[in-house]
Amino acid sequence: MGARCVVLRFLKSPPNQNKTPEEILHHLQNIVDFGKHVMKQFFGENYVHHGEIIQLPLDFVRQLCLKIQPERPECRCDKDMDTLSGYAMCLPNLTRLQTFRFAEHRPILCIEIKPKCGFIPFSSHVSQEIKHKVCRYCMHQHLKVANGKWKRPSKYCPLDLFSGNKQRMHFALKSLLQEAQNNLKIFKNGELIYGCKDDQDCVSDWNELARHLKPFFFPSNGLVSGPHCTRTIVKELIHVITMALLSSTDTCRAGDMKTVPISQGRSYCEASAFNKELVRNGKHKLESSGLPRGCLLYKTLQAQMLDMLDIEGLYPLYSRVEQYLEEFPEERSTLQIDGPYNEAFYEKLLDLSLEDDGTVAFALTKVQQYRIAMTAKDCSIMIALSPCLQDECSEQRPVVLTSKSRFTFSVSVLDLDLKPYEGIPHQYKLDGEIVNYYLKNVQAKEDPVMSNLFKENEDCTLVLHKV
Ligand SMILES: O=P(O)(O)O[C@@H]1[C@@H](OP(=O)(O)O)[C@H](OP(=O)(O)O)[C@H](O)[C@H](OP(=O)(O)O)[C@H]1OP(=O)(O)O
Ligand SMILES: Nc1ncnc2c1ncn2[C@@H]1O[C@H](COP(=O)(O)OP(=O)(O)OP(=O)(O)O)[C@@H](O)[C@H]1O
Repeated sequence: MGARCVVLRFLKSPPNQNKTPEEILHHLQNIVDFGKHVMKQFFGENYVHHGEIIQLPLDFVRQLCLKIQPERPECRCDKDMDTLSGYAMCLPNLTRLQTFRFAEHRPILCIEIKPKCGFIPFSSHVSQEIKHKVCRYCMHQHLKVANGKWKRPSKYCPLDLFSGNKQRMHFALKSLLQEAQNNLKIFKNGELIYGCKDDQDCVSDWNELARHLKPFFFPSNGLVSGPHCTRTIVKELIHVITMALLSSTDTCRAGDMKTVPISQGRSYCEASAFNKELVRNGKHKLESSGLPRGCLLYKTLQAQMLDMLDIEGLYPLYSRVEQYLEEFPEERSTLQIDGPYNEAFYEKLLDLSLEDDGTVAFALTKVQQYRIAMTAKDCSIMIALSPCLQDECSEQRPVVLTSKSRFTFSVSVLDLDLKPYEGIPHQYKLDGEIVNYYLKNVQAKEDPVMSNLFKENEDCTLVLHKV
């Protein structure tokens, strides 16, 4: 027996932007509808939890707010939690297993991954060649370290994780475990045991992690502690995450919708440390085994690929919509820019044609598809794992085996709020900044290194001649 274990989600907004309770309710309704009518179709019924709106006593909300305020990271306090409307979203706690209806008193391990964009743009609108070679995440890393968002760059490359190739996936997950940044969190029984609490403050002590994980992977002990033990446990963890990520635990309506063949564009990133290692070893072709169609990574990638034009091709279309709205502001609601996110909204997203007939309708479809893609590029995947005995596993639950234990698991996706229409100019600007920074500070510096190497060789040859 256990109580229902839920998560409450409140709206936040910049201070003094007082919204009426009706506006809050409308906003929350939009979020729920978007999950229900749109994201479920793209990601699958079982992976998406749209939640429901509830009304809470204002006194309770105020007390809750006071209680959590000291826990909120400082960098997130630019927005205030809404305590005036009493409305909130009620979601299942995804750090618990979704296959169990009620919280059970059994240990649960939960891994949250924010995988980011898993493909390299294939659009002909891309103006800088580097964007066809190096993925946005890898380029962005350099800017983030320069800006002080993170202390060290990560070796994680989303293209390795999304490759479906186990070796590349292992490398990607190991890299996430080395530098979690905001891409990886691990919870034990709902409590954060690994990853960043707030920006910069990252715990990445593998021995400590292994200590937490040992009872899960080696329940009857038998494994002495020490570096070997730590390595073995981390390996087992990476194995279960890979298996869960590749599992297909759902089907969905848009499942067979081919946004773009994955073969379009390059399947690896030149900046990936895995790729560089291969090149160093004389191998030039990275294997990408491809993802199984039913797995959440595949669905995520397909939704991300609704960004078919790249921000460079999209921005002029956004401007076309903007121009139209300036002339006919009252059309904003008919165009469903801010919802309602209903069946009609979903249907329009299915038109993948790339032939620009110069209409506002074409531009709008591309803009809305781009917003879905942006959302899918920023969502998180939650994997909940719970040890089970052999006889328990006969039920209809997915199971993953490790050398000394077995787990039932569930996979879900979260943070599926549609990215705002107004965010597009920022995307455009940021894209330029990321690419320019990379070209100026990384590529330009790498090239001299290469040419210096070359020069050294020449010098060497010269010296030999002299002798
Ligand atoms: O643009 P990106 O790729 O830096 O993504 C932003 C995220 O940064 P990241 O690169 O993951 O560290 C960023 O993550 P953090 O808040 O920095 O952890 C947000 O998720 C942001 O979304 P929003 O604007 O708050 O809705 C994200 O912005 P959107 O671009 O998705 O709107
Ligand atoms: N249903 C859930 N179950 C368990 N944990 C959750 C759930 N929803 C969110 N979380 C946790 O809370 C974190 C923040 O969630 P989310 O990004 O959806 O919040 P947000 O309102 O968008 O806040 P922010 O603006 O800070 O991103 C997630 O990364 C996850 O760790």
